[in-house]
Amino acid sequence: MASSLHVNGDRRPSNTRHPTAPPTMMNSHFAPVGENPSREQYEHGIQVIDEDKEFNQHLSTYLSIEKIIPAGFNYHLISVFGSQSTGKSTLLNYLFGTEFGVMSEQERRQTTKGIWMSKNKRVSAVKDANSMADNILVMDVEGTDGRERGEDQDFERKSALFALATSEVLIVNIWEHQVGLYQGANMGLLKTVFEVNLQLFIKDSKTIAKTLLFFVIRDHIGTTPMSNLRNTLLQDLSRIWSTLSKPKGLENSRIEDYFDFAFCALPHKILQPEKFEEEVEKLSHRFREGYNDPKKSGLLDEGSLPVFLPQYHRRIPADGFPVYAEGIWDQIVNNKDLDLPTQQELLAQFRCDEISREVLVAFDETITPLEDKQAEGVRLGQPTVLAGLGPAMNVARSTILKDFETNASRYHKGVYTRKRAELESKVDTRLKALFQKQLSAANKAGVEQFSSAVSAAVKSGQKKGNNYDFAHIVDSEKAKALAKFEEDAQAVLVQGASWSTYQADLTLYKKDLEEVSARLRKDEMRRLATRVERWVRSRLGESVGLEFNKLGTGRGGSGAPEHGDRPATEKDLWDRIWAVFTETVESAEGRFTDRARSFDASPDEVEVGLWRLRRKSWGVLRAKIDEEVMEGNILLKLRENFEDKFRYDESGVPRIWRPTDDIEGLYTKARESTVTIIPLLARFKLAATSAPPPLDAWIGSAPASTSSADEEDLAPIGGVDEDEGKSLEEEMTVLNDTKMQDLLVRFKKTADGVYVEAKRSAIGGMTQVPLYFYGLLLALGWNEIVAVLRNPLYFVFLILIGVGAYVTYTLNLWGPMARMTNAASNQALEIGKEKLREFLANTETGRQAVAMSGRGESIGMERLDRQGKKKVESEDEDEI
Ligand SMILES: Nc1nc2c(ncn2[C@@H]2O[C@H](COP(=O)(O)OP(=O)(O)OP(=O)(O)O)[C@@H](O)[C@H]2O)c(=O)[nH]1
Repeated sequence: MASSLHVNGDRRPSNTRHPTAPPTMMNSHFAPVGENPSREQYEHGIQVIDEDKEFNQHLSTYLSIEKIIPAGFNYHLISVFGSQSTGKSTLLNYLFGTEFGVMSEQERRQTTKGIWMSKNKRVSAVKDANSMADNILVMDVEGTDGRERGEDQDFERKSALFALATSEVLIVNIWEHQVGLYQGANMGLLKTVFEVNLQLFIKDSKTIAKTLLFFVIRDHIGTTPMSNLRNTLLQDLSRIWSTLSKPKGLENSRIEDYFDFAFCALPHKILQPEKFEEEVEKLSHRFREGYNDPKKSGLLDEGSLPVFLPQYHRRIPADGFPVYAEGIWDQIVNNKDLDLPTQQELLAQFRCDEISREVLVAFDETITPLEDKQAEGVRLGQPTVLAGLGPAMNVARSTILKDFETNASRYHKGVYTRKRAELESKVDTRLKALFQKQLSAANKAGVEQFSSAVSAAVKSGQKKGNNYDFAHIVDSEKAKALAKFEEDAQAVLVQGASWSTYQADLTLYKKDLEEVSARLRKDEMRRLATRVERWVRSRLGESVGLEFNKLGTGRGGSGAPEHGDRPATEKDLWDRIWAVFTETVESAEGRFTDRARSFDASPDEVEVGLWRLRRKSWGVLRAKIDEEVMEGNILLKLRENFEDKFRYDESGVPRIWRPTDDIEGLYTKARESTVTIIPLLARFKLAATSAPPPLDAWIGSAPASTSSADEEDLAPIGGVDEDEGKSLEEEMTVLNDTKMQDLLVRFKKTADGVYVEAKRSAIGGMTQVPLYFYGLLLALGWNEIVAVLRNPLYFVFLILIGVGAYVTYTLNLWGPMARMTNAASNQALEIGKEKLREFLANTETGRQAVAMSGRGESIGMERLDRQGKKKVESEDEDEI
């Protein structure tokens, strides 16, 4: 194995910049890393710091390739120190299977330049919890006392500081014969190490870790026992420690406070190669496995003690190591005071930010599409309730925080806590926006759903004959809406987020539902009002119509009987209409109030509803009155009224006019009586007061809670809205003067017609055949009657005609016979005409005659047509 690690100087590749080149061949520059850096490129490890003190930016690439980055704290770092060409690289190659460049035996010149790093390549034999093999990093530090650097100890000091700040174990490689010497035993270097360590402690005496100084004594011949060597070294170390000028506060500190010591001796590699390999193998095992079984341990020192104790660990997470190392080196190389806690804090900030960005990528992948969807919904004015939002938010939040914690919690606690809070707040701001938008979408959707569900239920109730309980519908739909909202809200609750509560939103939702309920209730009130108005209209239509119809009987006038049920008088027509109106509306009010209360309408709403009902009802009444007093209608009523008075006597028996009757007197009386109705009809007033009814007072003033929308569809009423409406006087005027005059004239004409008819019928009675005329007819025709009766032939003929007529009558054949006769006569007439045409066609005069007869025929036809039309018209009139 040893021979394979030795690189023959002659066979070494020439000077190259490739990172895999052996250190001897490397110049001060770093080798570029290819597009896809591979393990092979780093077979000799990586030159972390070159001889020109430049830090290698590819350290993190190397650690990634070696899979150290995700190891967290589960890695170890060992550095080796010692004089130049004392077999340090050889030792590391044996111990860890690394391939650091080794000087050939023939040359004695520096091979390791700067600081190299490589991962342990020897696989642990025992894979158990104590196995350290996988993640051991070793640093091969440029040898001290090299002739190449001469008196310049700057690099030596800087590399010592760097190794001390990063490594848990410092292997001090010395030859046995160097023990006891000052320079050869690296006592100068150790003094440097102690000094820089003290420097670090001044800054932070609490958190700085202890370091294990592992002395490996090479070429141990065995004449001097190991214990002597150890004691000598310890004495030397104590002496160096005592000579150090310690900073204030640390004057009494002991070397053991900062360092642990381990010692190990290896036989001569050239003289005792087998023994050397045997011992070095044991030492390797001790490093790789963390400890050695004391029984099996054949090492020359207390080889069973573990090498990597937790207190040695620098507590730099592996993923932050490259940044930390670079920061440390930057400080060292620029001769700044190395303040490890500050460096750790800076590292923590840097890494925490980086980790935040990394974990946010996965978070964004889940959350951004959801945010986009929501934004799209809002943009289109249709915010949508996103399905699966709650679980997505919960998973995204817990994942990001967990990932952050896993990676970042290893860093400086204070920084980590602060950065975690920052990340949490960043994440929560976005989640909260999602949460809020989801709730407001749920609110909107819920309110719409509630509104349409109530409307649908009301509609279906209306279809079933208005058989529904509005309050019940609203209550049950509201309960459903609230349950749905709570369910939606519960589904988006984010575990562990203090802002994730929906009580305020629920309250807002309840308020919104209340508002919608109030609006729906208002609509329902309107519908109720419309229904009640319709009811009022139909009731008023009937009862007011009846009252007006009573006018037509006319027996309430001058000819009214004094006994029995006194018929409605014309004088108190308006009183009765007012009474019927108020009664109807009051009963409608009762219905309205009962129903409105049933769906929780407030007293104010009921009051407004009733006020609207009264106003609208008046409009209905007014329209009905206008309809009744329309020209045709009222004229008919007046005519009926007049005819009633004129054609019937006081007992209600129809009059049969005789020429002797005082038709004129009765006509005048009846007409005058009816004419007095016209001014009565012209104005709505009560008989008792002769004044219009107290409409204003009855309607009452608008309640305080009346909105402009409530008044929108109301026709202005006189006295109530003076600006727009008619005055009360105008409102009560049913017929204006012109109309009255016109009606009077028309009525008189109608009455005149009735009078003329009556007069004609009285005269018509005189045109009847008097009885004596029949006596005269018998006396004058006596002889002919006797002649017929005496002559048997005539008598038999008479009997036959009588029998024939009887049979025809009993068989109901008179009609067909009449039609037959008619048809036969028509036929005969046609034939006659034809014959006449034929006859006349033969002569000139005849043709003229034909032409004339044709005209005559068409004239006759026209006449016939006219008669036919007249007949149809008269039939239509009968139907109406
Ligand atoms: N006598 C003796 N020689 C050794 C031993 N180990 C290595 N060597 C030889 O010492 C020489 C230097 O070995 P390196 O391993 O290159 O020494 P180094 O300390 O790494 O040298 P630099 O890196 O230049 O400081 C080589 O020729 C080795 O063969 C040993 O245990 N005993």
